Amino acid sequence: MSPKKGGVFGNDSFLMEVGSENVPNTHQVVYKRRQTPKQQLGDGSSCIPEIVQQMGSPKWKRTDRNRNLSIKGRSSIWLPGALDNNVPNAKQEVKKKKKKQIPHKKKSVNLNLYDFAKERAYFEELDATELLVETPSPKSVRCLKKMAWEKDVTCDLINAIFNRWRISKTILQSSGHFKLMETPVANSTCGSLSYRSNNLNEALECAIQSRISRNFDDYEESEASKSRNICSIGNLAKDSIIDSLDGLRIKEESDENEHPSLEEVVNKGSPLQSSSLPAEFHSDFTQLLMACNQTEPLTLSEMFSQFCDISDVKKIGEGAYGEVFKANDNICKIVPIDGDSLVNGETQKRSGEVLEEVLLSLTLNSLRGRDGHVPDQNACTNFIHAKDFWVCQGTYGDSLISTWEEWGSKNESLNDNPREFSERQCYIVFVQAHGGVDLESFAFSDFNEAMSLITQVTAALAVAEAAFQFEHRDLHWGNIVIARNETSTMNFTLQGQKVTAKTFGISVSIIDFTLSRINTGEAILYLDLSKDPYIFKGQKGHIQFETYRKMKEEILKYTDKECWEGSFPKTNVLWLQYLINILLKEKSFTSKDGRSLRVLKKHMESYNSAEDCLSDTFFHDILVYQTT
Ligand SMILES: Nc1ncnc2c1ncn2[C@@H]1O[C@H](COP(=O)(O)OP(=O)(O)OP(=O)(O)O)[C@@H](O)[C@H]1O
Repeated sequence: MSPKKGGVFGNDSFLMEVGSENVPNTHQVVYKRRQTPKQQLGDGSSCIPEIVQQMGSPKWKRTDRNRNLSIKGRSSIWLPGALDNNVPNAKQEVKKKKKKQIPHKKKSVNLNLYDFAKERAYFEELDATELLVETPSPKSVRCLKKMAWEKDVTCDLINAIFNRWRISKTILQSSGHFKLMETPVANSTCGSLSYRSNNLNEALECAIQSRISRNFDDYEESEASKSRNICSIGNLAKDSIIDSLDGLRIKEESDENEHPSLEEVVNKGSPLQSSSLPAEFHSDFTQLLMACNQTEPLTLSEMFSQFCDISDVKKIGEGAYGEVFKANDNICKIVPIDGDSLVNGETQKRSGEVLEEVLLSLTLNSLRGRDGHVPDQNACTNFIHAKDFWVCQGTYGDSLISTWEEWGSKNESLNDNPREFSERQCYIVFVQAHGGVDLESFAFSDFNEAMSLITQVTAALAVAEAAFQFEHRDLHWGNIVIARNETSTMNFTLQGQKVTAKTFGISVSIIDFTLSRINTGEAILYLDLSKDPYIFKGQKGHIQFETYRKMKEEILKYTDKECWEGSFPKTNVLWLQYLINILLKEKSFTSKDGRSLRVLKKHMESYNSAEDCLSDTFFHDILVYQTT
């Protein structure tokens, strides 16, 4: 498909996803999560809970958990026809608001927040964990799905997911913010299809064709179809659907006289029965299943059996959304989805937004290269390697509950006991590389390691900015993980320039892209934080919450309203300044080293992107620019 040009703003052809604003939401909006007595928000009246270090029994505590996201659903923009290497610079398109920039005022901030103790023991415990040498064979036939994302399907898969996603967005847009029917999990039609082919496109094509015919067979006369929603599709939308269907290589059925082709249906004019479209185009859940290359959800223990015996799975961390387990050398973050009950005081994520997180992670994966081939223009390995995704359903099971409780008894979990989940509960499981321990728990051996951390994070953000106008937007110290290794350097490529960075034996990975914004060339995926006023109301003077507020101020310099879809790479700089602040506050350095961090932070005030930051003298001795 030839790339079409398009700006990001003020262009009618952009299609906005129906956000939570437009979709009737039966969930109660919750602005506060359950808090421990010591943990309160907003008025500064209480501080983050202290971490108590006990030798041999490390205490682990997330101090960034008192942020609640009340919004559900990513708000994203599809860039019609785009998949252009020249990713448009959204910022150039934003009308600059003529507003005097307020000079940076030095505030006296009360940073006396935590009583922090370093956690070497955690690392030792991790190192001591026995790993299974071999992954056991799958125990269930349903586990026969993909075994090797990386090997043969990744590119096709991303394109296929994008195409389906795009069709859905087109339908939603053209139907006037009309939410098409979700396929309930229990009634999922996917179960009867089986994707055994190594060639995913082939499997998709087969699935789609059979579903087209089944849709016509099943729905035309059924009572169900009468009660289903009708939507009108405009010309643009029709073209887009047809384009996208071409992308999926859908062919007409041989019995086309009996059943019109999908193109004919789309062309027939409005109103179009949404039920005439294959299920994957109007069910986020089905799309998510297909993105995971599954025909139906697995149980959690079936999923874990891919990696090791369920009894060897250990909980290692938690967030407001996810329970994080270690299975063999993988990390599995289990996030409940699509249910009506509150989990950890939060409404559950929906399949649609999870699908976008999957797309975002896969897009970032592409910076790592494949099969030994490193991308020429922009490459780095500091975004956590997303190895796989699974849709699961059912209860946690005794073994997982027991490791959850064991972890909770040592670490004072802030989360609800997953024992409460019913058989119907669905989850997305993000399978990732084990990136080490989070910055909060990491004890630096010396200042070189701290310099390496800042360098690796800055370089990663710079590379992703250049490749995808990426902004992390939530890079608190729970979202940076660090591992020690034997290597002394790492390579990255920024706009074609190859660079080697000294690592001093640490490898840094960035995780958790819930709030992140990315321009994949196909779409801008972002979360509209204007729908979540609570995030900006965190404790005054708290470094993390101040950073959310600074991001908002930054965006309001350029637009009258909060325009979170725009590209504002300065937000990456704000998180780098946060990073230095948290290091200065929570880790110990000599006064000379502390001064060099403060100088870098000061310089950052004038930098507008992570890429700008990399030019700072701070990095001169740690980066080597390769000459060809
Ligand atoms: N790939 C990984 N490698 C090592 N540790 C990880 C990894 N992923 C998650 N963790 C651990 O689990 C914790 C929670 O993970 P994560 O931040 O992804 O969850 P979340 O529910 O999205 O959190 P949040 O409350 O920030 O939204 C992290 O702070 C980290 O300690």
